[in-house]
Amino acid sequence: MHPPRILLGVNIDHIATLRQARGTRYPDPVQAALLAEEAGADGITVHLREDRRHIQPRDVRLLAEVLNTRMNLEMAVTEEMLALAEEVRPAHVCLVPEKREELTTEGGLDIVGGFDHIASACQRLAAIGCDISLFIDPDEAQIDAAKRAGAPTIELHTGAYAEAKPGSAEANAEYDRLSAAAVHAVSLGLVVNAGHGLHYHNVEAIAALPGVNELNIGHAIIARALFVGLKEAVQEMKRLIIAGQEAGLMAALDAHEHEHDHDHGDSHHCCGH
Ligand SMILES: CC(=O)[C@@H](O)[C@H](O)COP(=O)(O)O
Ligand SMILES: NCC(=O)COP(=O)(O)O
Repeated sequence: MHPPRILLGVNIDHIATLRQARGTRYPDPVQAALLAEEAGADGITVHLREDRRHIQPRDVRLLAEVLNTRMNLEMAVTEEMLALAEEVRPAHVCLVPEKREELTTEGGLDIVGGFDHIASACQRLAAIGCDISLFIDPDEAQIDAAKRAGAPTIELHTGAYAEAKPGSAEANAEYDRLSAAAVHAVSLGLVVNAGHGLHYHNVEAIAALPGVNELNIGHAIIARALFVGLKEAVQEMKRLIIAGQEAGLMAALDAHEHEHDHDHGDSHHCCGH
């Protein structure tokens, strides 16, 4: 049976970055969210940062009212943010680490180190009916801790892979880490999302990872939208995700058949020529 299509969550933070650059009312991320939904986005992701550099509380409140799909609110594990989530009740909350001085999110949440704090935040969010995910590095100990903390979903931080030189040993090692992490998380019954730094040239490989449920992508889509429009930018990304998922499924099938032939002593695939 074909697994469900990988979902695309469109992150609209950087529509708000442009608005905040001049303190204008435009471009409105809420308008962008509705356009992205029309283009086929399966959800809308926003990161309400403590320093309010892009998304504002007003955006979060309005999105909660007008979205036709669902909001994925990325937020730090702070009392202020938990109180806002309790007020707005987003469909999905992704807990992320946050530093004021960072250009963008630098690493995953340290669930092992901050276990009690994070587990209690998960309980508060579950109590208001939020679907919760934890944004983490592809690390087995962090995945195990996410499971123990009661989060049904993790989002694997793809930043290290995205930043490595394509085709380099480092990129290959990061890809293997992501792949092993996805397999491990699925074996624990966790839903596996992924994101950060994904763009039109690296997304297919990530969509080919085993068991991925959703990819959250922002910066590259908004950047591409400047040239081709938001609708086309979202649709192009969706097409690449589907192509990547199909390629991953074909590769898994080939590997399975190869293993099967090997088990039955039929080695014509590898030795017949
Ligand atoms: C948590 C994460 O990886 C990103 O979605 C995050 O939102 C990036 O933050 P900026 O959008 O501020 O770069
Ligand atoms: N969680 C990742 C996300 O929402 C988008 O990150 P990026 O594509 O803007 O790097």
